[in-house]
Amino acid sequence: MSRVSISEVNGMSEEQFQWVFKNVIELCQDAAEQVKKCRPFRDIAELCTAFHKYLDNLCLEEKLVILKLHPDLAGRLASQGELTKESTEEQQSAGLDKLTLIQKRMIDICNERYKEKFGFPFIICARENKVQSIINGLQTRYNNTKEQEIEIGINEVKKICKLRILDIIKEN
Ligand SMILES: NC(=O)N[C@H]1NC(=O)NC1=O
Repeated sequence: MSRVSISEVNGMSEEQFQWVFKNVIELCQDAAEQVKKCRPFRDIAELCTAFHKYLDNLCLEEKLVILKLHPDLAGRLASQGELTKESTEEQQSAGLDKLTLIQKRMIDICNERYKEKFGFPFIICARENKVQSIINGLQTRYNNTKEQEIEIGINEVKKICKLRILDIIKEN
């Protein structure tokens, strides 16, 4: 899809807007449904802020739902080629499609241990990381409290969301 300008975003029909932004938060179409009502946007920053505010305004239970919508990094869906297009590209950009057997095993074990403790998957903005920083994150963040990890996880979702929006919109 070629990139669109912010004025084109403002002029989209509701259906177009929902279709274009349906996955800027992984598998959460409700975000686009709510954010479309905040138009017009002056620039990309305002549009990003609207999606970020959507996340901030969710209650704790709803934040947990958002976190749980994310696929594991280098997990089963990735091996089966069943990730969303966005997630596939992000995981590739971090090098998660080229893991050594030892790295894969390490990530699998850490992902399972993390999910067992917190009840949702470990989330990190893959495009801002490489394999080693992801493994480090999996190990250090495991020591956090659930409250800390919900906050960090939602912040990572915001970073992922912003980069996905930048892929859609052209700067003037
Ligand atoms: N688990 C997890 O972090 N998943 C995500 N991270 C990212 O950059 N894209 C995703 O799908």
